[in-house]
Amino acid sequence: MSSSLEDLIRCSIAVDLGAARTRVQVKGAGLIVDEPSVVAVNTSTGALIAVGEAAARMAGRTPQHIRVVRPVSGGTVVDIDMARRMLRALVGEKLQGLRRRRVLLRAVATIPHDADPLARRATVETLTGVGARRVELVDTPTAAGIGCGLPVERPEAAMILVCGAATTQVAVLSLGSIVAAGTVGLGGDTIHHAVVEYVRNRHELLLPNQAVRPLHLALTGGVDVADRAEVLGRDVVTGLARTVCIDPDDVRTAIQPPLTGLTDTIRSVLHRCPPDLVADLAQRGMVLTGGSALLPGLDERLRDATGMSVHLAEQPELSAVNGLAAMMAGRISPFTARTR
Ligand SMILES: Nc1ncnc2c1ncn2[C@@H]1O[C@H](COP(=O)(O)OP(=O)(O)OP(=O)(O)O)[C@@H](O)[C@H]1O
Repeated sequence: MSSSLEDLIRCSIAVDLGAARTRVQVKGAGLIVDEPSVVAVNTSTGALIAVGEAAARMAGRTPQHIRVVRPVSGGTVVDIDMARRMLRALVGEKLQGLRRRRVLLRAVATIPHDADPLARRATVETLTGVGARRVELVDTPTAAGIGCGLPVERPEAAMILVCGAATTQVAVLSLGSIVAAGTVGLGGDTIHHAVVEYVRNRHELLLPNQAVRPLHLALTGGVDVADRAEVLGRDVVTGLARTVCIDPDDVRTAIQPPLTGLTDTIRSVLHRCPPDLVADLAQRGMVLTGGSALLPGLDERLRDATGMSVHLAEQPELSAVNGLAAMMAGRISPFTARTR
């Protein structure tokens, strides 16, 4: 499936269905949804109990009859029915307003650059299930590149990293298309699991979900952070609550393996680029987008590992949906965007 810029301008709703968060922009109304991609359902009746923030707060704290579901994984819909129910609950009323104005609902959505036909179809079916008559798909790196103001339509190289929840997409764009790209299993969730695993193996302690992120932020947030952080968890053996002190260096060691995978992927993407584009990139460096781009120290580590300049996009978590909105609004010059 391919979409032209004209097709994109006809869209009235832009959807970035992410593993961590769902973001929706409506033409003329701006960002109307920015909520966790989470649904809580009653397993006995099948009824929807909560979506978004409310459902995310229930995760890890539910009784047996409530199941908390994440219908999107790695940027692709893995549970179409739940994704539809979630989107309907999040945007249903707002879309009814458009329908009342007899706006023919055309939607544009992001899709990972390496999504297979089934994954694309799942996104299309999710959106048609909530009332879209036609769905255009744009690969996430292109959308994020446009969203953070990169001149992706020009014959110049732009390197973009989309740092999501479980994966990071690395892409070099030129003339509106992806020249070379790769994906690595690194994101906020990977870092989360690395920290949990480390504390479990080293201190025999299971950390509650809510403790991981503050611990990681506190210990890697600043170059000068030398203090140890105290965390409360459940002892793996006794099952009782216990507190331990964690060293910042230990957290850095725990998150090193996934970060090494990222630099390897950047190198392999550069390897597949023509030398002219690599020369452009040596001057311009790369831009980090996606929520995990906010991981403290990520830009610095990438600078050290690649020797390239690294820029953090403004509001990196919104780059992709903002890029879709820019396309809908016709705010980019015509180019042959690689859309699927
Ligand atoms: N301030 C922050 N510091 C560190 N990590 C952050 C911050 N804000 C968000 N994150 C991480 O960013 C990730 C979510 O990013 P984003 O919203 O771009 O993902 P997504 O688009 O839903 O995921 P995907 O692209 O994998 O489908 C989460 O793992 C979250 O922990």
